[in-house]
Amino acid sequence: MTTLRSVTVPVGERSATIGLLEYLVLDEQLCWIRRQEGLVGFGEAARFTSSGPERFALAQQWWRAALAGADVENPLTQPGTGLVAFGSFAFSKRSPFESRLVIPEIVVGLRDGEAWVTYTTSDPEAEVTAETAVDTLARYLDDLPLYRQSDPADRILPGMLSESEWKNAVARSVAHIAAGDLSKIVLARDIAVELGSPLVASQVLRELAVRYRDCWTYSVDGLIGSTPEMLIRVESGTAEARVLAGTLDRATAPDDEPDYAKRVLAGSAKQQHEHQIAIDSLTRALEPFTSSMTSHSEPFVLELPNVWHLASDVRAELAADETGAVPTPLTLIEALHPTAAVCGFPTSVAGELISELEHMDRGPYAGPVGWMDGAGNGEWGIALRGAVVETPTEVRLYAGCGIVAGSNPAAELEETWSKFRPMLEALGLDRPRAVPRRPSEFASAPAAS
Ligand SMILES: C=C(O[C@H]1C=CC=C(C(=O)O)[C@@H]1O)C(=O)O
Repeated sequence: MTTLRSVTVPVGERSATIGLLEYLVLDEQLCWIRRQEGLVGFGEAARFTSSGPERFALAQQWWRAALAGADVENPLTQPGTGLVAFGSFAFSKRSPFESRLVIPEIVVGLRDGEAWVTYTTSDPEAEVTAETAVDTLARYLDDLPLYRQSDPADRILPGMLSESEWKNAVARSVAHIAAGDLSKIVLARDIAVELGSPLVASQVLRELAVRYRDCWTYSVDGLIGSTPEMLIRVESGTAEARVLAGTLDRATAPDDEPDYAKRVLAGSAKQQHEHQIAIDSLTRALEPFTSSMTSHSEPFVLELPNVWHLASDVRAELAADETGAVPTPLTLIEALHPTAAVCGFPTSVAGELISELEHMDRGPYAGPVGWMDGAGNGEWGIALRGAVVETPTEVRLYAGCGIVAGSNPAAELEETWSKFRPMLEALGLDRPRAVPRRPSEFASAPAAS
């Protein structure tokens, strides 16, 4: 690959209220934002794509080569400074979706109020100076952010399965579980949104970042969303994960019972069982890479604007090899993906059943999405509560539910609507009262990416 040259420049303090939001102005932007801090990327200095079972290993090789040949000037030590790649990986090794890493031309970073800009180029003639970094950023910010109003023609269409077909798939999953074939499967479905005027992705991202402050708002090549689930975060040799499984819709909660989530969610044996399978799968896969690991003995209730989840935070010290190196974020995501929060248990049985029952390609949905730097730091979430922008006026949304013994198809269907809600609201839409169900409309829905 061509040699990359980059320079990182500190640019002072930024208010915590607005943070990176003022940099979300373009549709093809890369972003990773939580509590208004994180990273925003513009343009492209280099790109890797791949599909199939080797996608993580090939990405690792490419990233190593990019770093080895790079000329990096970085006076800072914070994670996210120096050379940075954003990425998104297909859920399935059989997916035609191209997993990708993108090294942006410009990254704006913000952490603990301190901001920086990194400029990266593959052009051997380009000047790589603090001035070029600041001027290039200014050019990207030339246009005012667009604003889109809901259009009367905006509408929600069914996805690959109708609601009743999807409920049948849930019932068949429950039957497989009762027969002892597996203990959990995460079954997902899609819906399509057709817009009367072109989407303004930056507006959707700004709305998600403001409303879902405690989630990680992401954007990589048309994959946009705000995920509450951290697959793995690596910083200075320490790894952290946030495992979620077990959901309760807040829209149907009574106003007068403050402990409702605790009673109904944390007090449910079924939800605890579903959660336990997810946390066990994560810790089992992470353990070989660690020298010590801690997690809460009991899950806590995570409150989001749309739902409550049962959540467990895991923290581990990564074990160094004989050269003193700890595993890279890409090594870890390859080992951890897919966890039982998005696939099931046993993984291979659940994976087969997912391809048989869902009738769609998940593409990047439920795959790892995030970023990493040259120092071995990175944050990779699971691409949930999101959508794929298929054309400027067509967006496909995905949501899934953990199915265990005793799961009820109608309740699981309702749960998918609660998980579509963040993206639907950010798009200015509401759940339809009556979803069109004519077969001709299914046929006209665009295929999943
Ligand atoms: C698969 C999804 O959520 C997972 C993460 C949290 C809770 C889940 C659940 O309770 O079923 C799912 O395992 C999704 O949002 O599409």
